[in-house]
Amino acid sequence: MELNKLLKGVSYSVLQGNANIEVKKIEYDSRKVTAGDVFVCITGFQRDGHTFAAKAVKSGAVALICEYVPEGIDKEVTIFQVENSREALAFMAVQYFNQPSPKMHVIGVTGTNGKTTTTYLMKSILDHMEKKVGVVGTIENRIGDRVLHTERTTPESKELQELLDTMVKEDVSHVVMEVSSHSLDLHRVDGIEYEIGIFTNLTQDHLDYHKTMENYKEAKSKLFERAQKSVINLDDAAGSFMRERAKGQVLTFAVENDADLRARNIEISAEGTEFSLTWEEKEYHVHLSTPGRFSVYNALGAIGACLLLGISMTDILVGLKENQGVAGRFQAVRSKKGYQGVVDYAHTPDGLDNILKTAREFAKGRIITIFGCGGDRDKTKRPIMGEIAGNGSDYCIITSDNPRTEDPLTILNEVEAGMKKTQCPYEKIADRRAAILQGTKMAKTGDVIIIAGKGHENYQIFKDCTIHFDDMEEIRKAFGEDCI
Ligand SMILES: CC(=O)N[C@H]1[C@@H](OP(=O)(O)OP(=O)(O)OC[C@H]2O[C@@H](n3ccc(=O)[nH]c3=O)[C@H](O)[C@@H]2O)O[C@H](CO)[C@@H](O)[C@@H]1O[C@H](C)C(=O)N[C@@H](C)C(=O)N[C@H](CCC(=O)O)C(=O)O
Ligand SMILES: Nc1ncnc2c1ncn2[C@@H]1O[C@H](COP(=O)(O)OP(=O)(O)OP(=O)(O)O)[C@@H](O)[C@H]1O
Ligand SMILES: N[C@H](CCC[C@H](N)C(=O)O)C(=O)O
Ligand SMILES: [Mg+2]
Repeated sequence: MELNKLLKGVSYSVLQGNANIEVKKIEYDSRKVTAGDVFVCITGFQRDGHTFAAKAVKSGAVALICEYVPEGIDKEVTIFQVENSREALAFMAVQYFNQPSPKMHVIGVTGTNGKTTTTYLMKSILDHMEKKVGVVGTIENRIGDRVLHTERTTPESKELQELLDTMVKEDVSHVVMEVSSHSLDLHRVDGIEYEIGIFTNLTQDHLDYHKTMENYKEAKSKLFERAQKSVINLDDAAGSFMRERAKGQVLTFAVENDADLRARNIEISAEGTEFSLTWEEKEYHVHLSTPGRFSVYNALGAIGACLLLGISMTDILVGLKENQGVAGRFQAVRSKKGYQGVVDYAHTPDGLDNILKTAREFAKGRIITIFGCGGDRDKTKRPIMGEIAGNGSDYCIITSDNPRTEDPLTILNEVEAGMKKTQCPYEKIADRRAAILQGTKMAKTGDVIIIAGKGHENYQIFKDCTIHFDDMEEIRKAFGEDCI
């Protein structure tokens, strides 16, 4: 493809070489460059891509996209200067992969918690409508029934556009996609035409990256500035802000406040959640297989988006009923001894608070919480989560999540600082397997053992290795022959 065609819509200046040059493919990692490629130099957080430009040229790059001129580049190599390379990369990828997003109905979901769950609720509804669905998110990417591994909630723009292009080629009609705040801030989703954007909520997370809640909110709001239509949670403190930013039609949902979709008569049990809803003067009854007040919000977001897609409320409710829950989101395992384990991905203060309150609504005995916090992530949430766990539990075991490059014991101590502010008895066991065994050993009839933070993850990341580790497997093993 011709380089200047790839750069359609991007402001640039040609510093040297031929602007009409043909390029084979786009790369932003010098290690992947082969003959005839254009190399995009990204100023990263760890490294500066411009310092790899000469290496990329050696590997065959014929053109460079840069924010400044890298040193030691041959006169024959074409160099384009742009203001922001990540932004340029996104728009180049849109062109290279033939502008896939407008060829499908793309629904983006953003918010601190509930993105994955909302996308799977939507998938269930769209499956019921016999649509071919594409999913982009934390657990996996999906093209219909085909599951593709993913490392990130929202991939880098080039991989994302390539994935959307494959979806078009494989006749996907609807894409439900998690849009992380990182991806909005780092231009990964630039150039994607969202038919609908859904806002779930905004609570503390990722302050290591965004630094302030204000920045975090700004990043999230970009989705609604771009989406043709928006579905917004008005019970969240940031809901009105997102509504103001929304450019097109807005459909609101709430439990506490007046909204287009308002849930009433909520009933929560260990088996699920029921509520009623009025739409176009008719009363509907909604059944969800996941317990919790937060599940009502996720369902309302999914219902709102499906209504905007033109699906009838009756079909939506049948589709929702078919959803059997989402891997690692409030997944229950029962023991013949009368207690149960719940594996949940709560890894934020609000997420943890919600599941503990939900468990309290149906627990007949104690709540024993086993959890930790990830390394190399927002450190300020550690004591907050410690305090929340202590206030919402009868016993806690502070353990390791993914320590990454950090010392596991240091993380445990930071969580403990918050726990100490509460009356809750607790212990610290760094080994997550031993912590789950200990929680099981002390459980009695009626108790609920909450294992939070890792949900669907089947690995644990340490400084020098990543091991296989799956909370569901571990709790089943710990229950042994008594596992139902
Ligand atoms: C904070 C963040 O998002 N960082 C992303 C960022 O990394 P970076 O800026 O540090 O990259 P870098 O290592 O400095 O490299 C700069 C450039 O040099 C290039 N390079 C590097 C080495 C080399 O030999 N040659 C070369 O060309 C790199 O390819 C890159 O283009 O750009 C990289 C390339 O796209 C991403 O892989 C990386 O994601 C990291 C791995 C990450 O962990 N991100 C997480 C925090 C994230 O994005 N999470 C969100 C939200 C999760 C949620 O709440 O659900 C997500 O969407 O997953
Ligand atoms: N609407 C909600 N409000 C608050 N907490 C929620 C909500 N939905 C889910 N949770 C909690 O957050 C956890 C993560 O849910 P989910 O995976 O759907 O969120 P996410 O936004 O995709 O997270 P991530 O940022 O990691 O991708 C759940 O396991 C549950 O504990
Ligand atoms: N998307 C979130 C997931 C956190 C999950 C938790 N298990 C951890 O590793 O901290 C993040 O990358 O911050
Ligand atoms: Mg997710």
